[in-house]
Amino acid sequence: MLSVPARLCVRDARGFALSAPRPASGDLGKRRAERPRSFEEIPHTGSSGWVNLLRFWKEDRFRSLHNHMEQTFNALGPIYRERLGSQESVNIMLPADIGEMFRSEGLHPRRMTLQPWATHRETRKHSKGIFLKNGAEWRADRLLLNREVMMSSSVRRFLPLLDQVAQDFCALLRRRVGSSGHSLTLDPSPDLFRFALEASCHVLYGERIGLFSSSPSLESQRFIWAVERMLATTQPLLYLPSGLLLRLHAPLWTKHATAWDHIFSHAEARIQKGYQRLQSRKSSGESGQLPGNHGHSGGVLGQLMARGQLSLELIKANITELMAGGVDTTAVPLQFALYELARNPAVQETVRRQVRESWAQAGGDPLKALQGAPLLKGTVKETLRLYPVGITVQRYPVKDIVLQNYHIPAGTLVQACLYPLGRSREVFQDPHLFEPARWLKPASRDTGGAREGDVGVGVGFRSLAFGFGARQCVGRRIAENEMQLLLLHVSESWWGGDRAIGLYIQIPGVTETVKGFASGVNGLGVAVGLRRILVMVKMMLHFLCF
Ligand code: HEM
Repeated sequence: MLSVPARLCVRDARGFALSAPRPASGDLGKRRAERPRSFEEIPHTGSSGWVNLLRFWKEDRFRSLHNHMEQTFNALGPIYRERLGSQESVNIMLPADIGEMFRSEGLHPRRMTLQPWATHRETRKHSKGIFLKNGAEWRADRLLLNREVMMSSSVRRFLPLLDQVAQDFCALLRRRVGSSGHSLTLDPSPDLFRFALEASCHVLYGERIGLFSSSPSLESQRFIWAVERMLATTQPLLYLPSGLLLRLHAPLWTKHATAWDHIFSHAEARIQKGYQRLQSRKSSGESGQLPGNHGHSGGVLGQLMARGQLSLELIKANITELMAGGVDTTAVPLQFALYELARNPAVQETVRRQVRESWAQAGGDPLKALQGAPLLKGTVKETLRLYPVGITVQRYPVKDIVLQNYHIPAGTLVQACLYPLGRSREVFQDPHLFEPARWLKPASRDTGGAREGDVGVGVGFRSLAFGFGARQCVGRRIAENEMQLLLLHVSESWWGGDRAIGLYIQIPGVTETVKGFASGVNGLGVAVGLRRILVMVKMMLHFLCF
C-alpha cells in the first residue's frame, strides 16, 4: 500500500492535491490541556499583507489560493496567521475549531466585505442587499428573503421552473450530439454558464431569457455580457483599492461599474413590468401572486413585490445580488461534477441506475425524482468537498475564543479553509476518492456502496461549501436543486441506447480528455487525451531507440 509522508503532497493532473494536508503539530490533545497561549504565538506566514494579496492575483486564483493554504497548513500546523492587505487573518481547517468559530458568530454574523461591489453601491447611491449589509438591517432583509428562497414551500414553487430549464438544456445537448454524429467533445463551461444564468432568471424573475436559442435577443446578449464582465472584473479589483481607481477613472473600474449599471437596469425593467402587472391585477380586484410568463409565480421578484414588505429599492438591491451571486457559483461545480462522473464510470453507473428508477417512479414530478435519488445530493456535496467555490467561510467572533489552545480576541477575522478541510485525512476517509455515497445516511447506503467508518457518523462542520448558520448561503436551496436537476437529466438522457452516444467533457488545463455519458450499455469510459498520447509516443520512441 502506498503511504504518503505527512509533509509530502501528491497532486493530480490538474494541480489539485491528492494527499491530505496534515496538521504538523503531533499531539493536539496534549496541547489542548495546556494554558491557552497568546495570539502572538500563533504561527505566522511571515509575508507582508500586500504580498499575500498580490500572490493570489493570478489567472487561476482558486488553485493558487488552495495550494497556498494547503502548503501553509502542512508547514505550520492546523492554525496559522497571515496578513491580508491591512488586516490580520487566523486560518483554521479542523471541524472542531470551525465549530467553535461558528458558535461565537453572534446574532448578526459578519464576513469580509466585497469592496468593489460595496463601492459601486455607495457611488451610485444604490441600497445594499444582504450580501453587503451587516447588523440588524441585514437580519431584517434576510428573514424576508429566507421565506422566498429557503423554506420548503418556496422550493416547491421554484423546482418546476428549474426542472424546465434543465430539461431544455439537455434537449439542446442531445440535438448537438445528434447533429455531430452521435458524439460531441465539449468544454462545458460556457454552456453551463448560460444554463445557470437562464435558471437564475427563471427562478428570480419568473422569466425565460432565451439563452439556449441559436440567436438570443440583443437584450439577453447584453445581459450575459454584463454578468460576465462584472464577474471577470471583480477578481482583480479585490486586490486593488476601488476608491482610488474610481478617482483615477481607471478603465478596470469603469468596466466593472458599467457592467453593474447594466445588471441593475435589467432588474429595474423587470421590476417595472412586475409593478404594472401587480397594479392591473389589483385594479381588477384580484390579489396575491403575480403570474409569470409560464403561469408560475412571477418568480422571487413577483413574490417579494406581492407581499410588499420590502421597498422597491431593497427588492432591486437584493434581486440583483441574488442574480450576481448565483451564476458562476453553480456553473463551476457543475463542470467538475460532470468531470468526476465522467472519469469514475462505476460511480456514474450507480448514480444513473438510481436516477432512472426514481425518474420512472416519479411520474414527471421533479421533487419526487430528487427525493428518490439521494446520490444526486451526494454528488453535489462530494463535488463541493473536492472543489469548493467559496474557498473560505469567514467570521468575526463576537467574543474571545480559544482555538488549538491559542487565545483569539473578539473581532479577529477567522477563516475556515474549505479546500484543506475537504481533502484532509483527519476528517475524511480516502479523501482523494470521488464517492457521493459517503454523504448518504446509513440506512440508504446499501444502494451507494459507502464504507464503514466514513462520514455521517456524528461529527459536524465537514460540509461547509454553503457556509453555516443564519448567514449561510441564501441561494443554497436554489443552487442544490438546480445542480441536482441538471445532473438528473444529463444522467437520464444518455441511458440505454443501442448506439453509443457520447458526451466528452474536456476542461481547459485538464490534461486528459474524458469520455463521458457514452451508451447505456458501456457506461462511461476515459479516453486518452492528446498529451498522454504524446507522452506514450515519446516513451515508445525512447525504448525503440535505446
Ligand atoms: C454551488 C453554489 C453556491 C455556493 C457554493 C455558494 C456559497 C456561498 C457561501 C460560502 C456563502 C457565505 C456563507 C457564510 O458566510 O456562511 C454564500 C453567501 C451568499 N450566497 Fe451563495 N453559493 C452558491 C450559490 C448561490 C446562489 C444560486 C445564489 C443566489 C440565487 C447565492 C446567493 C448568495 C447570497 C446573496 C449570499 C449572502 C448571504 C448573506 O450574507 O446573508 N449563492 N454563498
